[in-house]
Amino acid sequence: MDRRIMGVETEFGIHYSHPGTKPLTPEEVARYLFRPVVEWGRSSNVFIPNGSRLYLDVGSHPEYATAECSTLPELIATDKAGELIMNRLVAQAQEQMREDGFEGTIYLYKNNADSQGNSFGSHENYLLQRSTEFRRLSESLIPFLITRQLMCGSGAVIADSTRINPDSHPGIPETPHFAFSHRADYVQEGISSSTTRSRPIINTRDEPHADASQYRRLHVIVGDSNMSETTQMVRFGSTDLMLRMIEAGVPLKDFQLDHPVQAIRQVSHDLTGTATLRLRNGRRMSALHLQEHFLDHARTFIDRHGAHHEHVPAVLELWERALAAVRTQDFSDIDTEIDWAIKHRFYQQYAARHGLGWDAARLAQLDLSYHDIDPDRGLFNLLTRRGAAARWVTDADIEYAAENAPASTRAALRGHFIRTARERGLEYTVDWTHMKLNDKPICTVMVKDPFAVTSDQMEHLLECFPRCATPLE
Ligand SMILES: Nc1ncnc2c1ncn2[C@@H]1O[C@H](COP(=O)(O)OP(=O)(O)OP(=O)(O)O)[C@@H](O)[C@H]1O
Ligand SMILES: [Mg+2]
Repeated sequence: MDRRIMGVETEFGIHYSHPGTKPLTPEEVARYLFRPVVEWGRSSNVFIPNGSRLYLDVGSHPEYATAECSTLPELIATDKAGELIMNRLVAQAQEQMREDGFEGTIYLYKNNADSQGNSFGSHENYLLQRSTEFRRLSESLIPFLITRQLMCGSGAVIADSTRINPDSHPGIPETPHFAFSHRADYVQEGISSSTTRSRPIINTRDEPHADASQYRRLHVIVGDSNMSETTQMVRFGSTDLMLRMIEAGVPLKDFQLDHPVQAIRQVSHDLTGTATLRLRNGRRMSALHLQEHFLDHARTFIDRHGAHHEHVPAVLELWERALAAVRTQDFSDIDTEIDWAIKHRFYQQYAARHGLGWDAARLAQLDLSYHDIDPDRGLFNLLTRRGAAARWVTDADIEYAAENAPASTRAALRGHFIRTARERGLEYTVDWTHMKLNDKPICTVMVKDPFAVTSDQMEHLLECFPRCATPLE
């Protein structure tokens, strides 16, 4: 597969700060947030004109699932567009709340856990050929997913590691420290069909959102929510490269780990990358060693088969630089590009200036603020403005992606359908594979090929319908 369909789902943490003013529960705040969505789409689960999905599940974590993308710039711009869309919703909700006498402030965090210890996710979706044996693929991929935090962890201040049981997870320092990953401590299994109850690394639920005889959708639910565009580039780019190698039959199965859950925590809490992990074949290897192996394989593979897209050299280069930084313990070469290193640099400078240790409440606060998606208030956004965090797409790309679906996938059809139906005042229903006008259910258009960018059936359906007098607002 030369191009791969990819999508990322982000669940946002929500907080309402209301010192001295009337309180609201998180559910009530989420309802305010989604009020314009419900007014627009008559549901809190809608597909929007950029082909993506906005969703408020039971509970209070608003979710944005990007449209299907097939290039890294599309995916990263469409994911970042989710932050823009959420920020617009926050602005509208704040206005409405003020009118209703609620004077507090809404915070939305693109992170992975709240102060009560609930974890929420950043789920990646990758299209696979059904012919690739899924079990073999997952087993080969898991050691990579466990150790890729070295280049794509979002970093975490661990003020109190005593809640992580040292007996079942040896090697985790008891003193306050900085870790690679926020999500790692919440992972409970290697592979499973559950996303929440047992929180695996790969979710096996078989919902391809495509022709099931040809395709499968891989659902990776172990990732940290990244703020940095360059970190996202290396995260999605390197995972896609691993998948290509596994699909091509490169033997990577020998690296299976004895205890995946123990290993992911051990890796997260060891910034040197050198603590050794026990493999199923009895050998021991460090996270750094494993990643260096994977990178070597990827380089050889690309030398032999050629780069399948123009950004492969950038992916390999940042992957290599991140591993070199961990190996030398000199993070200065990646500290504007990799989330954990951007954080680490800033927190260390801050801590030195104020004489703080990793257990300081102020550092925990900064660690939350890093993920605050507000463009003016959020720490990551502030660091970006100062040039301390690198960009990989532009503001214009992100604004464009907030309104327009990726042009290279069937999301373009969905976007066009939604826009046209609304302009013509026609009631419609869509999901990842279907589009229908509610008055004409028998003519439901099904697009099982996620790469399809034209559909005569859809054009025909839209043409058949006369315009209504009033467009849907
Ligand atoms: N065939 C496909 N291959 C890979 N990714 C896909 C495919 N079809 C859709 N996607 C992507 O998968 C994601 C699906 O998001 P959605 O939140 O609906 O996930 P889900 O896991 O099916 O459902 P839920 O979150 O309700 O459990 C989107 O980001 C979308 O772009
Ligand atoms: Mg989802």
